[in-house]
Amino acid sequence: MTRPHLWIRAESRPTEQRVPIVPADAARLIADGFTVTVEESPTRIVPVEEYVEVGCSVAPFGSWVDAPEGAVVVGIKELPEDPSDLQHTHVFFAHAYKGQEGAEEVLERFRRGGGELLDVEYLTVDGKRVVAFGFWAGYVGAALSVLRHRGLLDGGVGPMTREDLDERLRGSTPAEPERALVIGSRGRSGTGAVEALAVAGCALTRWDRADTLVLDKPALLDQDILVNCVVSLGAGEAFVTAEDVDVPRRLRVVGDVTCDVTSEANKLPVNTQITTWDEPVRRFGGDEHPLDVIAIDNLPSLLPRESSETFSAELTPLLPDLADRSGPWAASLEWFRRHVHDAS
Ligand SMILES: NC(=O)c1ccc[n+]([C@@H]2O[C@H](COP(=O)([O-])OP(=O)(O)OC[C@H]3O[C@@H](n4cnc5c(N)ncnc54)[C@H](O)[C@@H]3O)[C@@H](O)[C@H]2O)c1
Repeated sequence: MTRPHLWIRAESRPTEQRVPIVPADAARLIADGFTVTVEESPTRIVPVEEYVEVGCSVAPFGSWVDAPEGAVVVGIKELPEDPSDLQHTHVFFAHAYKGQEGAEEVLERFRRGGGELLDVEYLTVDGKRVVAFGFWAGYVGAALSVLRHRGLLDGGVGPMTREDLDERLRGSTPAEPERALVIGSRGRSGTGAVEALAVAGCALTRWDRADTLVLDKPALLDQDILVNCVVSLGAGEAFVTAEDVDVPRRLRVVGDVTCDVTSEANKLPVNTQITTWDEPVRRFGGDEHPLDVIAIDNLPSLLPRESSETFSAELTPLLPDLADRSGPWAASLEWFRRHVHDAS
């Protein structure tokens, strides 16, 4: 059976420590007949030596541009701006099909070079995404919300380990547990949020779609912490609006994992901007009755090891189908064809 040459490229963002395939999974792929090359990277959470130990070849940073024909270049976030023409097959999150900023230029680079994009976001089975970072987004989003509520998050944040995070959560549980509500609790990020809040010892309420058809706003405002994990189509009442800031309420911290901040689907219209690693919290209302919102849109990068392991565990079993572009690869390829060829 044909096994493509997989080329794990270094990420170009200096803050990105994640990797799409971890050494344990690279070992399985090699045993299954794949050739795996890994680029050197100054930021990756996993040292290159761990890849060498399992039989991967090492290549210099950014050398995917000269990877052999037929090699499949695998990454997570955006490609660097050079080269202008893309000749290889690339697997990563390109964010190129919804008219995002820079999307047309990315597609044009593939058109010019004759390359192929197999966007991870569009790897689906029966219409459902099969590789995603949601769990750890929810986990770290909920954890930061708890730390903020406990007065333990004043400055910026950066990549951390789950062990350290859990230690901070477990070591700060108050005598009377905070009330925490997760909306979208059945989803990937909702599941992660529920787990983090359990580690933190919070008194937990879970709502999913059926529970918000008629929104119980007083119950929502009577929580200490709200973590929003929905995939929203915009229908139904918003969860927290600007008007709610002035209403007497127990709610103090909102963790917006969904981060639909500039979209019409935003269920938390009280806030319309993302927050950042440097300034994770935006405060609404006065200091007497504050409402703190955390809306970081790259949460999984804050837990790079766990995010990489989960991503790799989901991606690796799909790779045998890559050679003939079957299964979820066919679905992703169809998106590419529609946007690159049919549109040109
Ligand atoms: N901030 C980040 O870094 C980050 C990272 C990954 C994902 N996300 C975002 O998080 C969101 C959730 O992603 P996911 O992978 O968990 O999605 P998912 O599809 O696994 O789960 C979404 C859940 O929301 C529920 N839901 C939808 N509308 C609802 C409503 N009105 N009320 C209550 N529940 C509702 C669904 O039933 C489902 O259980 C997405 O918008 C995604 O883009 C953000």
